[in-house]
Amino acid sequence: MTMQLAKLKVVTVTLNPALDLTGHLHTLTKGAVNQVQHCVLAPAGKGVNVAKVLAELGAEVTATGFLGIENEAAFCQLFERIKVTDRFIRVQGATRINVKLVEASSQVSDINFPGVSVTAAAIAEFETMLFNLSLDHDVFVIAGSLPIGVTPEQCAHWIAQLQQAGKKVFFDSSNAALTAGIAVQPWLIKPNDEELLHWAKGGPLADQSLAEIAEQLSSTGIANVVVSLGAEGVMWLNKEGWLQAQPPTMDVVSTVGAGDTLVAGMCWGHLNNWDKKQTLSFATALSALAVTQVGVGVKDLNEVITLSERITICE
Ligand SMILES: Nc1ncnc2c1ncn2[C@@H]1O[C@H](COP(=O)(O)OP(=O)(O)O)[C@@H](O)[C@H]1O
Ligand SMILES: O=P(O)(O)OC[C@H]1O[C@](O)(COP(=O)(O)O)[C@@H](O)[C@@H]1O
Repeated sequence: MTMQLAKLKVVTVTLNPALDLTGHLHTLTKGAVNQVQHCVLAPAGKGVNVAKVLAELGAEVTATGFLGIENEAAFCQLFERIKVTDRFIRVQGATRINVKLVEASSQVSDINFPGVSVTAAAIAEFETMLFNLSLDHDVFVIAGSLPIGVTPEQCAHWIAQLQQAGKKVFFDSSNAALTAGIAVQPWLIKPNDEELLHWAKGGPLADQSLAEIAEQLSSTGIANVVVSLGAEGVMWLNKEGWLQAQPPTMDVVSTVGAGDTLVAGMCWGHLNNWDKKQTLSFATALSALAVTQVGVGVKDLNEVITLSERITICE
């Protein structure tokens, strides 16, 4: 597998970043006092995680969104260390801390908090930033939930505007933001199985299989429907048809960030103009390795390439 050396530019948008506080404990007991054995606090959130992985792969990444001024230091240090251009709009307050409790069985409980409040003035500042970035970037990854003050319709409007300007938008969100985003047909969506079934619930596709729901979305104009299935791998539908990937059994440390790593891998394949099989095997391997660590990041590219050769791909 050849790696392209040219600088490949991408913008990641994290409207609601988070510091992830990951605690390891033997067993989590609801309603009881639980002792955490060891913990890590690290800057994260979906778009930030994608930015980190892409930057470590070699992309030229600009990150934007909203960041609370009270606890921005860890984010600033990360962006400086991984050479990501920081174009976050600063807002009053502290960026949320999301708690991830990992049990000895590898089961993870995610406690995701709402996030900062964003004012109309900050939103206007962000829109100007997004427009300026669109002047010299073609690929945008918009990922994660929305902070208080940003509506699903606003987020969908940004996707639509970028796409009308000829940009490729990778979109990974959930709940109302996912529903609004799907309606404007991003170039790529990456729900997990649960998010996709939740989206379909209550509507005309409620009784359909994942494949049927994805086929319906594809027929509405979403060029790439990528459904992640945890340990079962990935299914990807585009104009070339279906492709499925199955990773080998991994030693799971934490599954947090696996989805973001998959998005980053799909984006890296696109930036490098790889064919479908190469992109999917690389992205699947990258995300499978992500579960063997806490947080995201590419520890050893050779390991990713070796594992990508062990990914089972079928049509
Ligand atoms: N236990 C696992 N073993 C191997 N690969 C995994 C495992 N969990 C996740 N992955 C990889 O990470 C991808 C994203 O994980 P998934 O849990 O589906 O996403 P999300 O984090 O968005 O819920 C999967 O499609 C798969 O390639
Ligand atoms: O923006 P959301 O949907 O609240 O999710 C934020 C959380 O998702 C993560 O980005 C991890 O996402 P994935 O496990 O789906 O890759 C965490 O870092 C963060 O705490």
